[in-house]
Amino acid sequence: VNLSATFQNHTFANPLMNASGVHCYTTTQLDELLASSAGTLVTKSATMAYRQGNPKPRYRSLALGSINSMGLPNEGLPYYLDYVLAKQTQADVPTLFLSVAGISMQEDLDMLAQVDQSDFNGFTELNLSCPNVPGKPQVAYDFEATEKMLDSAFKLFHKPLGVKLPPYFDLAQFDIVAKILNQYPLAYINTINSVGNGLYIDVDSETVAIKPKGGFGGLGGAYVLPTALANVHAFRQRLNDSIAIIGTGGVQTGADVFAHILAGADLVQVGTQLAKDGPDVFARLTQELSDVMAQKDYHNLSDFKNNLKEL
Ligand SMILES: CC(C)(C)CCc1c(C(=O)O)[nH]c(=O)[nH]c1=O
Repeated sequence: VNLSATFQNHTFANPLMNASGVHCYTTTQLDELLASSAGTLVTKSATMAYRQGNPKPRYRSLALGSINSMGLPNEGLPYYLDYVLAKQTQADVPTLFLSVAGISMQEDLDMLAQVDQSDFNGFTELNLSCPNVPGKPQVAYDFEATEKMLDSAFKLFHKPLGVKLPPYFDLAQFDIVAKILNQYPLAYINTINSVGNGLYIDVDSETVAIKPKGGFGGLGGAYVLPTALANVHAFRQRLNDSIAIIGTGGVQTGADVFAHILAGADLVQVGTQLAKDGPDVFARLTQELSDVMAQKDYHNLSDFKNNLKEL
C-alpha cells in the first residue's frame, strides 16, 4: 500500500498532518510533528505580534471531542516565519504550511505582504474565521467581506495561498461560497474549522467547561465528523479542479481518514485526536489507513479519492 499524497505538484509521504492550533505553538511542538509519522505540518495561526490569548481553561478535551476558545494565542508571525524558513533549507523536510489569522483584514494583508517578500516556498493558509468588524459575523460568514478579503489578498500575494473555512450548513451557502472561491487562483481550501459557539455543560457541577465567552467555544472531534465530511464533499463537487481540498474535522481512526479522502480530500488534518493522543497518533492513523486500503485491495489514494458512491 502506497500512502503518498500529491498536492499541487508537491508530494507528501502520507496525507496526514496536524490541524492549525493543535501541537504547533512552539518550535519544540513543531519539531515533534516533524519527528512523527505526519506527512507535513501547519503552524498555529499567527498574528503580527505575540498574543497571550484568552484566560484558561480555554481548551477542554471531552468524551465526544473538544471545545475551545483559545483567543489566538501565538508567538507572532516572525517566530513561525523564521521556523519554516530555517526548516525548508534542510533535506528530507516536507513542504510546510504557515497559517495567518489577523484580528483585522488589514492585519491579514500586512502579514501576507511580509510572507510574500520572504523566501518561504511552502503553502500559506489564510484563516477566514478571523473576526470582522464588531457586530458582524466572522469574515467567512460575511460573503461580501470574504470577497473583499480575497480581492485584496490576491492583489499583493503571489505565493501558493489556501483559505481555512468554518463549516457551512446550508446548501445555498455552499453554492454562494464556492462561486466566490472559484473566482480566485487558490491553491486549496481547508475545511472545516471548529463548529462555532457550542456550549458544553457539566451537569454535576452545573458549570460550563471553559472560562472565555461564558463557556461558548468551537467544537471538534467526533461531534463534527459528519459536518466535516459534508463540507469536504460539497466543495469538491462545486470547486474548480485546480483548487485542492484539505479535509479537517472529526478524525479519530484510519477509517475516518479514508472517509475524508473518499469525500474528496487531498490531505487530511487531525486536531482534537492529536491533542488527546500526541504526535504518536500519526503512526496509528497511517497504519489504520493502510489496513483499510489493504482490506479493500486499494494500492494508492487515487484508487478511491473522491469516489464516494450515492445510493
Ligand atoms: C477563532 C479565532 C480566534 C478568530 C481564530 C483562531 C481559532 C481558534 C482560537 O485561537 O481560539 N480556535 C479555533 O478552533 N479555530 C480558530 O480558527
